[in-house]
Amino acid sequence: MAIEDPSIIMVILVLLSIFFTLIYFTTRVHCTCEICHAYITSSWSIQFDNLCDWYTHLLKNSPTKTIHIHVLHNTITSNHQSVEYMLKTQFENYPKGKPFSAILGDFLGNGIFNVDGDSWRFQRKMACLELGKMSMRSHALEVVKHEIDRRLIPLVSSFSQKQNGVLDLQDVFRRFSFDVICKFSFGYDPNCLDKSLPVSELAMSFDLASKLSAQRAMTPSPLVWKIKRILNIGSEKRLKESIKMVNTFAQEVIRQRNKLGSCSTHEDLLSRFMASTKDPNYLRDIVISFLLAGRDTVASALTGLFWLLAQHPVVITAIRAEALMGPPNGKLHELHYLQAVVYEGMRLFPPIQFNSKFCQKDDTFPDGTFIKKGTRVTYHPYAMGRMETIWGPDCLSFKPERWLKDGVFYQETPFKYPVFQAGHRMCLGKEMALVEIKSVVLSLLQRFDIELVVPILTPRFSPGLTANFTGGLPVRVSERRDRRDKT
Ligand code: HEM
Repeated sequence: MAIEDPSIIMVILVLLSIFFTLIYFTTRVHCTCEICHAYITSSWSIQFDNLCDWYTHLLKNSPTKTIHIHVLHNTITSNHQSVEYMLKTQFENYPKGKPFSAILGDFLGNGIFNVDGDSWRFQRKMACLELGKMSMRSHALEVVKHEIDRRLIPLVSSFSQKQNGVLDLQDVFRRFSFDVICKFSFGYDPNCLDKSLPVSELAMSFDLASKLSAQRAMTPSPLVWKIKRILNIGSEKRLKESIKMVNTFAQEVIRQRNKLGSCSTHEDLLSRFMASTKDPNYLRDIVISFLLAGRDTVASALTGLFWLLAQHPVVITAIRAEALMGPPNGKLHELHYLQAVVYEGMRLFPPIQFNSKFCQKDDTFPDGTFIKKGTRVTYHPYAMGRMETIWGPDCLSFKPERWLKDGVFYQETPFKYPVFQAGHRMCLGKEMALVEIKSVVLSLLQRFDIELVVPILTPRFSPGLTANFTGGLPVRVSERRDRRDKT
């Protein structure tokens, strides 16, 4: 039901704003400590470009590498022992919790990303089983290869031929990863990376639904968005509409597949899950969770990495040299330097900069921090990638060599590098993501020289579930001379 009369809406809004102002001032702004004051007044922004940079500064200076922001009821840690404690040792005490699932519930339903307990365990088991299959891996590889050869390379090439052609690489990577994850999850091709750079209604609705869901977390109290949802006004009205669009699309794909029945020879995730259930809601939820998990993360990793590569031509030369001397195409896992570059890129620019859980019972972290029941507890991969205590005095430098021992890739414990999370709920798409990222990096660097249009000294991030460069990553591309000579 929607309230249409503008005067009634106005009265309700005025009453609500008085109510929430009272709640805000009585429950939150009572802390006058230096950190809370800086947070409330945003005075941190005088010295730091991004909130995550300020948190990094605070965490670096904390003897325990854990801090508590009183006004947010949020304990934030960059202590790897505490990260291991919450993600593995005491996993059951730190679920995603009701506040998180309420925020994303309308969009993600009961998909794997948004549930705890038995429902999560069941979906995880099923997804692990399917994703572990050889046929699924080769299907993923095929989808990625097709998207690179048929769309990414032709698109970038067409820009290299334009005089002063400026390409926003972040936008290109978002289109690329949306096509890939849709084909992989649904078997549907939105063709976002076509040379005409089309506007996809599905991609737009999906983006809007993720953005508006994330914005719920920023309201002073969950009551604000919950009441707006009941009244069906403002951002909640738009959220409802965008979710409806995504749902209509998902339901149509599921309906079509059901019609095909057992004759279907599709390799995508949806078809795999349909073998075990026909429940359209369950199928919709799990597939939407995968879309969210696998879309922006990959694009974000690529954007951060290409920004770093633009400042480190020596690393580009080394990637090209390894590919030239290394095994023939298709054996990505044997390119150890490339793997090190990708890990190093995400150390400095993790796509998910922080991730929160909610404490169930009073507890104490290994670093001595007391965690009260109901506290939001956040581990912070962005800050962790910048900790001298973990990576040494050169922690701010982009040095892929730190991941190599005698030329062979060596992986740090995931609790020091929780970019894909760690412990029992570690990312299920890690291998697929690595294949995607490495394939794109190699294909682009082998064919093109890429330079930033304007030097970005320190990236600024836009608010959202994943890290996004504000203003994108505008570049100029040119086809490499030695490649042109060969063709
Ligand atoms: C660079 C790319 C990626 C990064 C950095 C990344 C990172 C993460 C992180 C931090 C989580 C934990 C989120 C949470 O519990 O709140 C996660 C979970 C997950 N990821 Fe990824 N991810 C990436 C790509 C992918 C891709 C391509 C897929 C799908 C093919 C995927 C599927 C999933 C799923 C299904 C989960 C939920 C696991 C669970 O709750 O048990 N991810 N990922």
